[in-house]
Amino acid sequence: MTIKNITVLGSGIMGHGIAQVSAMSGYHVVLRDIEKQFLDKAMEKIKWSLDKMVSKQKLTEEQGKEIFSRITPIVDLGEALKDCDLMIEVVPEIMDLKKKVYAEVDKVVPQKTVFASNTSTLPITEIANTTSRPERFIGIHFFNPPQLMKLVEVIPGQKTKKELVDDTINFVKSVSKEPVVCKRDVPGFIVNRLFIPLVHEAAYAMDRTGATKEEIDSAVKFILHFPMGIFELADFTGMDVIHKATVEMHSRDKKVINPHPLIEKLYDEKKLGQKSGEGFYKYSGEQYERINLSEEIAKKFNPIQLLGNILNNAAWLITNQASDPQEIEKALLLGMGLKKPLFETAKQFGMKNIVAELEKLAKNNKFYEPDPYLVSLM
Ligand SMILES: CC(=O)CC(=O)SCCNC(=O)CCNC(=O)[C@H](O)C(C)(C)COP(=O)(O)OP(=O)(O)OC[C@H]1O[C@@H](n2cnc3c(N)ncnc32)[C@H](O)[C@@H]1OP(=O)(O)O
Ligand SMILES: NC(=O)C1=CN([C@@H]2O[C@H](COP(=O)(O)OP(=O)(O)OC[C@H]3O[C@@H](n4cnc5c(N)ncnc54)[C@H](OP(=O)(O)O)[C@@H]3O)[C@@H](O)[C@H]2O)C=CC1
Repeated sequence: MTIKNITVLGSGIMGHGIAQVSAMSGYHVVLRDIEKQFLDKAMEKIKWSLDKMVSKQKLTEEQGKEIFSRITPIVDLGEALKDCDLMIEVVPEIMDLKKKVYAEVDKVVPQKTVFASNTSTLPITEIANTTSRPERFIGIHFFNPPQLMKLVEVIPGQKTKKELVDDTINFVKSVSKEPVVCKRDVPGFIVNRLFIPLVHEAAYAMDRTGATKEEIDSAVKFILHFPMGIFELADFTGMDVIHKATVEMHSRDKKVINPHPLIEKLYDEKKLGQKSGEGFYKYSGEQYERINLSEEIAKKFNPIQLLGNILNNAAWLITNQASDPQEIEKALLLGMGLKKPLFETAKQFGMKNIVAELEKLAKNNKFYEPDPYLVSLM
């Protein structure tokens, strides 16, 4: 695959960032959305991000302008795809919508175009099979914010050609990211299999312990060494993405936790997080905003059960996705920016203590039963 021209379909949280990252590596990018107002907003966000990089001397002003000029916003689908080598689809996480978009694309897309989806959790094979080219279809999963996160998961579908997997790895490297190839197309791939359930686990932990969201978030940040609290990260991701991804994953695999009612409520009330001004927390604007968390209040919540749940899901991945532990570690460090390897944190807590906590939870709910792989590490 020779890539010069990339079309990004969808200009929201992820689409604008993927367009920017591609343009920063010299590709010509068309950014497509269904209305001009969304494209205007996306181009504003790209400008904000490039200005930030200029102010930090990661780019010169001239480079910033040049990158911006390589991105062309277009609403008309045929026009947007006219000379496209690689199409990256970044529309909302709704299977029917994605299929509808691919059906429209198939009517106007050139024969040479390769299809890639940035889906968080949906099966690549199922989407690919609805298109004209399942053998030239692949998952390319960036992390939020794509401008800063180093990881990209590469997910081949059942019919994806081997050469396309190699070409995709090269493409990911060409945009200065680190690829991890998911061996099986399981719900949530690698990182989301750990991250999405954790948001619900944290909400269930509030119910069980009476801890506040600030206490849990501070513990996640200062004791488990995540760069953001877990509720803060859910707000940053968007409650629509969290909710839809969980429902999709849970419907395909009952080992994924039941969605927590609070997350369903926030979603129903359109409290989607940072992008709508309120989620778990309130925000003053749409631009990047952080929550004040403190080492002091972190001491009020012991995150051992949360840690146990991430490890239990990691163990599931090792068995069912055929991931090896180093790959999972790499995915967490580069995809979620962990400041310290999770398995090192686990050693400090002690695997025996962690398994004992899961067994305690499992007395009331079999869902928490420790995975045999985890037990074997004791
Ligand atoms: C749902 C899915 O399918 C998959 C997913 O995406 S799962 C979620 C994956 N992502 C994560 O887990 C994100 C976790 N968070 C992080 O890694 C880090 O908090 C972060 C990289 C976002 C920020 O880094 P940080 O060390 O915490 O520092 P912070 O001070 O907040 O930000 C660093 C700077 O980057 C800037 N920045 C933020 N977003 C930016 C962007 N898009 N472009 C350019 N600069 C940006 C900030 O404004 C800040 O600048 P100042 O220093 O001038 O204030
Ligand atoms: N948010 C995150 O942290 C991450 C999300 N993802 C995945 O990326 C995808 C997009 O998520 P995200 O960026 O958060 O979502 P957003 O809602 O922020 O963006 C989606 C954009 O696509 C637009 N859109 C809807 N239909 C079409 C269409 N037919 N053609 C082109 N654009 C369309 C939407 O417009 P409108 O607003 O009108 O609907 C919106 O602007 C999802 O699959 C998600 O799971 C992956 C990694 C991280």
